[in-house]
Amino acid sequence: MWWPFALKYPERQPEDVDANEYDYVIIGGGTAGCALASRLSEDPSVSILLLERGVANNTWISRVPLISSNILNPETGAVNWYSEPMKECDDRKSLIFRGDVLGGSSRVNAMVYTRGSVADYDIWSSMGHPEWSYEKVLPYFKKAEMVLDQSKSDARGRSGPWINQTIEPSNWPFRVVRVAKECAEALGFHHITDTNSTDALCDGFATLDLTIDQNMQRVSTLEAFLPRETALKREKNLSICTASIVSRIEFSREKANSRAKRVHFQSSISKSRKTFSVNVKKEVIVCSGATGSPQVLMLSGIGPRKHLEEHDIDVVRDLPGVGSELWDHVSVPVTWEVPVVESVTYIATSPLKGALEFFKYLLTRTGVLSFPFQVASLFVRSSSLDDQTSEFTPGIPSKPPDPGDGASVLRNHDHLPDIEIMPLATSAVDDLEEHKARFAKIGVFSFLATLLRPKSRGTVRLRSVDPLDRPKVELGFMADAEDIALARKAIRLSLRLGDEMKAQGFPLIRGITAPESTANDAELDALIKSRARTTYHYSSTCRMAPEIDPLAPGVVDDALRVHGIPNLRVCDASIFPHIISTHLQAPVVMVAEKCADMIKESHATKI
Ligand SMILES: Cc1cc2nc3c(=O)[nH]c(=O)nc-3n(C[C@H](O)[C@H](O)[C@H](O)COP(=O)(O)OP(=O)(O)OC[C@H]3O[C@@H](n4cnc5c(N)ncnc54)[C@H](O)[C@@H]3O)c2cc1C
Repeated sequence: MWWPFALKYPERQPEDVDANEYDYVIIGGGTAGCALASRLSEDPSVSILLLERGVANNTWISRVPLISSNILNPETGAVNWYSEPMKECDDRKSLIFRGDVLGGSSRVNAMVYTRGSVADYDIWSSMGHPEWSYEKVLPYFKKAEMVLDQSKSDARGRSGPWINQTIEPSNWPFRVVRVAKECAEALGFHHITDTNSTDALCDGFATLDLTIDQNMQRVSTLEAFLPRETALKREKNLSICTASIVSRIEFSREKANSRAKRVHFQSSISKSRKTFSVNVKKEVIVCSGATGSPQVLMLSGIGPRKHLEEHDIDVVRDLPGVGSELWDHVSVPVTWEVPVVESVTYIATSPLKGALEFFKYLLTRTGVLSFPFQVASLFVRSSSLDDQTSEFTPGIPSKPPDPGDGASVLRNHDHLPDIEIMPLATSAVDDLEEHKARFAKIGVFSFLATLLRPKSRGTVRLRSVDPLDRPKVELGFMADAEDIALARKAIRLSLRLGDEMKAQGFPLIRGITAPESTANDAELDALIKSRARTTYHYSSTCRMAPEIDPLAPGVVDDALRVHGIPNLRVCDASIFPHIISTHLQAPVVMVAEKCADMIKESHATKI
């Protein structure tokens, strides 16, 4: 049905489910939560409650790629709040973004579908998680996805619910990205046609897979795993309760362990602070994302003792790892002014052009609205770049090791990109006021120079005991000097690309954040400190690791169970033991698929 006449999604309200009992209660109906709820509810004999802070809002317009990726528009379900001042970055605050809507961040993200490489998961395995090696996780990637291009490798899935496709360079909406590709090739980079094949090169300019269907509509995990028809069909055993924010999980004490027995929640939209609760028969699974899951755990008495006591929360389990290892891909926008027509500004500033693009999309499913902000990216190992000039000279073969060949951590690290340069026909600065004041009316193009394996870490901590209060996020960016050195290399590479674009005649009119390519280290460091920002790839705040771990204390075991609480699991980006060297939504869904199988297995559920 066409917007605005969308058929109603079967959402329940808190009062509809109050005092009920469920086998499984899932907290957070985001990227992971929707996939998990879908898989668990395949068995009609189990009862599931999915509690989501946001609403469904699944209108036609919410699936138009460019419109749904506009996170500055709150109608999309995107929410934001400021991080704590970034000590190493001029005490600035970066904007934290998340999708608080059914489908979570997969409803508002840039739709890039990348799994990460063989080495990413072999690192997880070599960190003591053999069940999470590439070989072991590959079946779950395949199970979830449906790649539209049948010519892609056997490592790709063809019959899963989550559709993705690549868009050929000739169809990319902005010429500037095609020019960037040609310039990367001129600098010696190969073109990667499938970043998700097992043998994808580590260094190269990639045409990205995007979670877009045949009709050029966004496919979030809501549409993929819990479309309206499925939700209606399973209404008897799956209750999807939206606008419901979980305030805490209640536990009973059993011998040395605690057990989750009840979940308390309240409406996230009503002024009333009335609380509701449901009883848990089997398990609670927290899927509230890397900023939300530690918040839910800490509100429930699981986290660093001292921090919980500061907030007068009774300690159920002292787990110092909760919220303690926030890992994100820090990035620096290298931005130029370009002619308006070369940038997304051209539809934002002209109502006529905007209307024409809208009708073009409506009638032919082509034009700028059919794409998200990103369609391609350059992935690079910094070891392939000259220390002073960032000139590209491939050293170690770019082909990754075969899966499961027992490669050491060192070798795995050698086969991972640690820099990504995202070409974006927009400003990419995260200061909204500056964006409105300086960039809303001019054409802008950016290389978002991103560190894929930064050393610096941050934290997520409670602001208060009110679940509606956004948690305090310390990003910790650039605390480690190695990150600054890596950022310099990434910026210098972006500037080399810029020089090549100018040499090929592309009008990069003037640098906005981009300095001259002759800039010295001190000038680059000033740029890094004044511009470093989040890439929204929050992870690792409830790491899969032993409670006492040489790297940092863990929160969940290899079956994603919270240490000491056998019927409480965490399943989302927060469990990553090590951040993946690419975008995170595909790995998150892999985690949800694997978690569903582990839960089914441990309760011997019929599939
Ligand atoms: C703007 C943006 C662009 C991005 N672009 C890309 C991209 O192009 N490709 C890519 O791979 N990755 C991208 N990412 C990252 C990726 O989308 C996320 O890493 C991934 O979706 C996170 O999934 P999750 O399940 O861990 O959390 P989420 O999808 O964020 O889900 C968490 C859910 O929990 C709910 N919740 C939180 N607290 C509570 C509570 N107390 N009670 C009830 N519900 C609660 C939230 O409302 C939300 O729905 C992007 C992220 C953002 C924000």
